[in-house]
Amino acid sequence: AVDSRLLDEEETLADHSILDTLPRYVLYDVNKPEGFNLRRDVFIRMASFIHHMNKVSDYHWILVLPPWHRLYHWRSSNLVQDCLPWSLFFNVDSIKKTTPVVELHEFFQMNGLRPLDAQVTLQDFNVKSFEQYPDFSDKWEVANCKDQVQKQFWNLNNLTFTKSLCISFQGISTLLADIVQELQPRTIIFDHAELALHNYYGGQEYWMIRKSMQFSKNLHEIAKEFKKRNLKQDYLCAHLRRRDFLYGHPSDVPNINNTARQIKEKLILLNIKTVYVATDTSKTEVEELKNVLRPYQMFKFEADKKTLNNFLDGGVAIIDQIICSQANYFIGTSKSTFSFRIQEEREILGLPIETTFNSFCGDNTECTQPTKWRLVE
Ligand SMILES: C[C@@H]1O[C@H](OP(=O)(O)OP(=O)(O)OC[C@H]2O[C@@H](n3cnc4c(=O)[nH]c(N)nc43)[C@H](O)[C@@H]2O)[C@@H](O)[C@H](O)[C@@H]1O
Repeated sequence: AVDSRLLDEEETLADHSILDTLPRYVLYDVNKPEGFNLRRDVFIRMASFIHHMNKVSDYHWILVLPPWHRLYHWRSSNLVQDCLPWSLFFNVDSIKKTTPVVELHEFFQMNGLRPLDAQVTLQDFNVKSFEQYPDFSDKWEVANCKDQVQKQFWNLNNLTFTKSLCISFQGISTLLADIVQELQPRTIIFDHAELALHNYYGGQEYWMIRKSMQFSKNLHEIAKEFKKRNLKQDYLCAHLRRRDFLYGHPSDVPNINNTARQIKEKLILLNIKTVYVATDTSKTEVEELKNVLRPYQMFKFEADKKTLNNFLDGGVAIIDQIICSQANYFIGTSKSTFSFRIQEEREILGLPIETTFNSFCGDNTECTQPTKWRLVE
């Protein structure tokens, strides 16, 4: 009630005693090429920062969920995948139980079209020479902008800023509190938030926030229906990350025959007859894999037109993740954050670790298995 009264009566905004009772907002964005699952990790770091702000500051701080916008890996060119709210993919009520967050449209309702008080573009420190001993201490300083500063977030021309600066930054996300302390903004946006690191990766707070990031009920329902129809028995899930990984991480991606060989080896060992495949690869390779896996049965989720139109490429990827997180056994792709998030989900479900932390071995390379990031209560 106080919020809307203030928004209606512009002149009362000058009354600082009332302003001080209003919440303050942090917005953020991430380096453009980063994919969906690294962005989920950046959310945890920013949420942790908001928790910290609410401990150390006199104000109530709220994190604005950055809309999902034209991600590089969303390849369906016939779909408009701009400025999507988190509620399309996540159960935002569950997130709100742990962290004070609002969607961007809710922020606009509260803030109106006032310019944000500050835009801060984070950037790396310049490393002066390769011989210099690397300095890993937490630090930040206002600096000249190294790269072009983002003028228009999420293609919105109604998001403007009173002040804009670049800050060289090295450290954990709670260090952002020092910048806020210095600038004293009521609303602030951090660009390149991925440069702020975890406070304590894999710690208690990490898992508390991670657990709150439940997928939306609609997507769970679709995954459940698919399983009911097709996966009536035990199944192994294989996540095959291919496309850009074929040249980005060639030594981690086995060819199709080798992939099938590794899957079959496990199926025999576990006495399982069914494989579910989650992958970003072409239809041709999926068919090829299906053929070489015979006589084992292979399933893959294919979205019908309605599901794709409603939940888009991001929703289909999540359905794959849900089905894999519930499999009897999981093999992921080394270094893929898509696979990491599935492993976390399986930890949250309490599945045995030996069924979770497995990844494919590349062709002709030494192969190590993934680190076991165990859930901490
Ligand atoms: C090295 C880094 O790797 C990062 O990828 P990585 O961690 O696998 O994981 P993500 O960051 O999520 O990006 C991969 C994207 O590709 C699609 N994708 C990958 N695997 C599947 C799958 O099994 N099913 C479906 N439906 N979609 C899949 C999906 O849109 C997913 O978000 C890249 O995002 C970064 O740009 C960078 O290249």
